[in-house]
Amino acid sequence: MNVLSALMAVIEDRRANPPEKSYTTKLFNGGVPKIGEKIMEEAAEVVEAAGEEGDEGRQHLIYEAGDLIYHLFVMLGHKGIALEEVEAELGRRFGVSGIDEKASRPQK
Ligand SMILES: N=c1c2ncn([C@@H]3O[C@H](COP(=O)(O)OP(=O)(O)OP(=O)(O)O)[C@@H](O)[C@H]3O)c2ncn1[C@@H]1O[C@H](COP(=O)(O)O)[C@@H](O)[C@H]1O
Repeated sequence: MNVLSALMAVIEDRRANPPEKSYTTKLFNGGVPKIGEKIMEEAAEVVEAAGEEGDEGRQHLIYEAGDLIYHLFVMLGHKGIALEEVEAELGRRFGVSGIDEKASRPQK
């Protein structure tokens, strides 16, 4: 299991068995307005970090991207959407554009 799948599994477990002292539980309790507010906040921080130069800016962007992905996954978990459903949607787009064919074609 990769890290993204493992993170989603933890979030889904928090939804099924919510511990009191859990940040994810706090977000679930706030519903779409609270989770949405955090996504907007973290997205703005990603854009801000992307504008920063150098290695520090790069590390900051990676950190903020982690925060954004986590909060996006909490929204998916809250709505009962599995990561596989998003993967299927992205996979479908590869099929439509044919990008995957070119990317996976062996180089001669
Ligand atoms: N990946 C994350 C993760 N990324 C960010 N955060 C939390 O997101 C919050 C973002 O910081 P902010 O300052 O914006 O928010 P805040 O002031 O703490 O809280 P708000 O009142 O603004 O909501 C911090 O509290 C971080 O701890 C995360 N909290 C949890 N996870 C993962 O979720 C798992 C389960 O966490 P719990 O549900 O807390 O057990 C953890 O083991 C981690 O793997």
